[in-house]
Amino acid sequence: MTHDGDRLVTAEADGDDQAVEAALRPRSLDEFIGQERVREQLSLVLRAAKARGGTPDHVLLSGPPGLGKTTLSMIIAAEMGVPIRITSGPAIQHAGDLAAILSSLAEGEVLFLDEIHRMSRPAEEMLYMAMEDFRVDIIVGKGPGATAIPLELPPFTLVGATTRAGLLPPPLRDRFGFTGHMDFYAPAELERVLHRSARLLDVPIHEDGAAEIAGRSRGTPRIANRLLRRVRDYAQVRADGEVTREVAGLALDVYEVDKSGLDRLDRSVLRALVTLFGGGPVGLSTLAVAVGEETETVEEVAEPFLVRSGLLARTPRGRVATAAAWTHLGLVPPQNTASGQSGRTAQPGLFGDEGPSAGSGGGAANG
Ligand SMILES: Nc1ncnc2c1ncn2[C@@H]1O[C@H](COP(=O)(O)OP(=O)(O)OP(=O)(O)O)[C@@H](O)[C@H]1O
Repeated sequence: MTHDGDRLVTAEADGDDQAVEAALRPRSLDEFIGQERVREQLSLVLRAAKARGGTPDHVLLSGPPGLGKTTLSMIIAAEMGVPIRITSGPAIQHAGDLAAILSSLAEGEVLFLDEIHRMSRPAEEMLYMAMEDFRVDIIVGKGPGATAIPLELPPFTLVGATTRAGLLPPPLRDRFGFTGHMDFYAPAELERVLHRSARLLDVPIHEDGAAEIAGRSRGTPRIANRLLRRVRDYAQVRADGEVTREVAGLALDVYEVDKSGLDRLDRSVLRALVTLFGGGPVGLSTLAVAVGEETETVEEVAEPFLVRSGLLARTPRGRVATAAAWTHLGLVPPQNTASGQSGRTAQPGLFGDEGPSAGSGGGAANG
């Protein structure tokens, strides 16, 4: 079990997000910020389909959580003026579940299938035929007496979303006419997202306030919107309601989200790596014990962002802190520290000074 749900910087949606997210979703391609390439390509696909009076090709959207895949699928339906049905791979365990959904689609409807890589095998095979021929075979009976009754489907557009396009079996991947890869957002794009959200939530925000939040949002609009809501609370209770750089910084310090978007878990992993193991390499399970977390939590929750930020490297010999990690913690990196280099001998005074889950300060090093 990982403990991602209660983190402010998780890219996964939590219960609190869902209601607000519905209000903050852009409704058209023009309103959708960033992802220029995907937006342009998708706009061509949709306009061409409209001009032909047909349904657009099936669309695959790949990329990390919280970047706007669900939002884009809703936009596709809205731009085409058709309804949308939303489901997910894990919700479709039997081919019959999928048959029920497919057979009740209206003509032209968009079917959004989130986490499409987590569908069961039989459902996946049914989907191949549905995507290609707009037809499914309903199997009646069992064993040698079983018969397949073909069922015609109305044309529809499947929008599949996956965090990892590489996990999709090639026959499924090939049936999408268009694949859009979503990337993390640049800080300037997140600032635009924040200004838009602040306007919709009626929160007065300054340019530098938005920049401060954007810098801590890990390139992810969902996180930016969530941090904005926490900053708004702080601004109301401890300031005059306006989100300035100072207010945003103080608020996010309270929530322990630092300037680079690292939270307490991220920092405690880095700190253990650097102060207890001299920068590594150290095995994942040892590192997890040192921070008092499950191995999966360290591997799946903390590490991806640390790796992406260039603070931690996964090497065949174990986890290694990069020079940037030392600097991030206000410590001086040992001479030969780079990604994949061990700094084991450099800071002997640090070993054992600090409890595994201590929340702050490396203690022995300078700033
Ligand atoms: N380009 C964007 N412009 C403005 N807001 C955005 C953009 N992309 C995402 N958002 C906001 O971020 C939130 C999360 O987006 P969305 O639910 O579409 O992400 P997702 O990629 O589908 O995530 P998941 O894979 O976890 O379902 C939404 O509330 C939406 O308002």
